[in-house]
Amino acid sequence: MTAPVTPSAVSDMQTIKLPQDHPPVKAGKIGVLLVNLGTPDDTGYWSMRRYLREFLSDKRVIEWPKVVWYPILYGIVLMTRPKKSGAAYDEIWNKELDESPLRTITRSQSDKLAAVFGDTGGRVKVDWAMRYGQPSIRSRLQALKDDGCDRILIYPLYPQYSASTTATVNDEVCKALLDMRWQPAIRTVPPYHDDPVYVEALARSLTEHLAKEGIDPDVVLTSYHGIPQSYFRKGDPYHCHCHKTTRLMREVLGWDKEKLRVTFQSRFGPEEWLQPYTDKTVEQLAKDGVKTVAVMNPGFVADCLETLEEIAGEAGEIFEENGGEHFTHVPCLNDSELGMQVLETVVRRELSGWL
Ligand SMILES: C=CC1=C(C)c2cc3[nH]c(cc4nc(cc5[nH]c(cc1n2)c(C)c5CCC(=O)O)C(CCC(=O)O)=C4C)c(C)c3C=C
Ligand SMILES: [Fe+2]
Ligand SMILES: [Fe+2]
Repeated sequence: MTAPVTPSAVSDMQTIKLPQDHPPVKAGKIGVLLVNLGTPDDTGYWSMRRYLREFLSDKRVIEWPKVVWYPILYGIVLMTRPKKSGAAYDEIWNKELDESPLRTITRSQSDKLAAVFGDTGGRVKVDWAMRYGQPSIRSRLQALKDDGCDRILIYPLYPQYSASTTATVNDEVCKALLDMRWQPAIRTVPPYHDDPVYVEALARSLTEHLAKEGIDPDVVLTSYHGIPQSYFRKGDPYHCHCHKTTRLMREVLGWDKEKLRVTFQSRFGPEEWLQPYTDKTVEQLAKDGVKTVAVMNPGFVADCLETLEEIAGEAGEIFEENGGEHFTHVPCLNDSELGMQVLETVVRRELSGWL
């Protein structure tokens, strides 16, 4: 009787003696690919333009018909936005490593997660990619496959699902698979906006931050990246996912709807986006006499342009210019202990049956 083939027996395939004319065979490992939104290579005009062109040509991001959108994209947006965005990135750029914070943090999350799986004897490989810019999903997927990963878990780093974020990552993975002879088995991480480990990490990071700053804010805004209202009306569940995260946070904190509110930031283009808008809310709160406000960004797994420049920078200025006194931005979970606990819990659950 032959022994059953176990995954570890399969990973020994590399050491099995193959006939001389047999191509090399590498298999038996499990890959985990963390994917965040994207990053320009530097803040100069051409890098910014390349990045924005790739990003804003994605039909999951801008759903307008190409005949309408492309003349605007090439005739206006790519003429003006690279300079403006480059200046904004300059404010937050990681000068030491010469890269964006999103890139620095995502790489660190990947390195720390790899260390957690260090006891698998190299069976679990963790890597990271960007949906737009470098390193690309295609290149890291191929690298994992070349390393012997025949099962790969794709982790779009978005707790709340949106077609404009989660789905476009999955699309890109599927496009890369089209060109592979020996495709790995693929799993994708589902939205985890209501996962207790995530909600509790958010609540703890908020209370720890407030204690450290020594403030008890009148109002805390959970500010999520917006999407156009038309996407929501077509059935994108993002709005409900955001509201559920904040509702669950309120339950953990024992706070009411007045104290912990939902707002949406980062509008782009002429359409109506999900409301209430973060900047308008911050302005109104200050005008209404609210003196202390905290803003956190539960939808962002890592700090980036949208949290550091738009919220910590601009929203804080708006609050203070309109009479507010204390504004604080709560950092994203990033590669903190709490943040890593969330990533590890989600990955271990989604690897069940494989590991
Ligand atoms: C119609 C346009 C956009 C949609 C829809 C959209 C959805 C969306 N985006 C994120 C997360 C991030 N977006 C970031 C930057 C960014 N987003 C848009 C437009 C849309 N986003 C633009 C034009 C930009 C670039 C801003 C600029 O360069 O001026 C980032 C930051 C990346 C970084 O490196 O810092 C993130 C993260 C989510 C979660 C989301 C929908 C749910
Ligand atoms: Fe965005
Ligand atoms: Fe909803």
